[in-house]
Amino acid sequence: MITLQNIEKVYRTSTIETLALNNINLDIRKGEFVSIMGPSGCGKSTLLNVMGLLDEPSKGTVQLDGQAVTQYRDKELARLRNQKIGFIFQSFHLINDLTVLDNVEIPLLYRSQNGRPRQDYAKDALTKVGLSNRMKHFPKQLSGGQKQRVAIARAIVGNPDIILADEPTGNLDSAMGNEIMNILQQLNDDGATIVMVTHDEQMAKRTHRLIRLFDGTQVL
Ligand SMILES: Nc1ncnc2c1ncn2[C@@H]1O[C@H](COP(=O)(O)OP(=O)(O)OP(=O)(O)O)[C@@H](O)[C@H]1O
Repeated sequence: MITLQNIEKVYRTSTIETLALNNINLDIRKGEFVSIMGPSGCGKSTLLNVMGLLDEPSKGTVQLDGQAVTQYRDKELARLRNQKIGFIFQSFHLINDLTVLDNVEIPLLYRSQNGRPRQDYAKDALTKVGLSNRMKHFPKQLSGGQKQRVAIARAIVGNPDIILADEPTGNLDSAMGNEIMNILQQLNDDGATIVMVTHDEQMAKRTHRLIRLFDGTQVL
């Protein structure tokens, strides 16, 4: 589903050069639930951003469903991201001025829509995460766990091939974190491919495969 070959990512500023990813080779297969762990600064978010076509590698190739996307222009990458990838972030990234329902509809605004109204898809996604009774609420009226559930609904509303989650339980207490993991596990049981960055060994144990990074290099 996603194949990374010989990926290197270098960040250069005027004073320092950081090798954030060093010769990463990875294959994420359809239906897998994979976790990425490693110390702070080892390149986990960079790796997720390269997989999610948000960040361009300095070297190497990224293939999504067998298509080499490394040479694609920004517009084509944005279209692919919108159609194939759902993102979940540690700090939710919801828009405070929009209702829960409107937040979940956002990925669909960038697609041509035939037939079924956007709202119906958003309602279905919110039902899947157990929040159908909160559609008219605003993010500030929700708990952290509920906000993350809205973010998951937004990630799945467009039926993406793969979900990329960057520390989805990082801002939550363990009970809420477990609730979020249960939802991710259910999505995976229903067929979703998921790659998740986490600092939590217990969460990682609940996935199929663990990738460990150290200083930009894959060590497991
Ligand atoms: N935009 C950037 N410009 C310069 N350096 C960057 C940039 N983004 C990340 N880095 C550097 O690249 C390295 C990897 O960063 P990254 O955010 O991927 O690590 P991480 O493992 O996700 O860390 P954390 O667990 O603290 O979130 C770090 O040394 C970081 O300082």
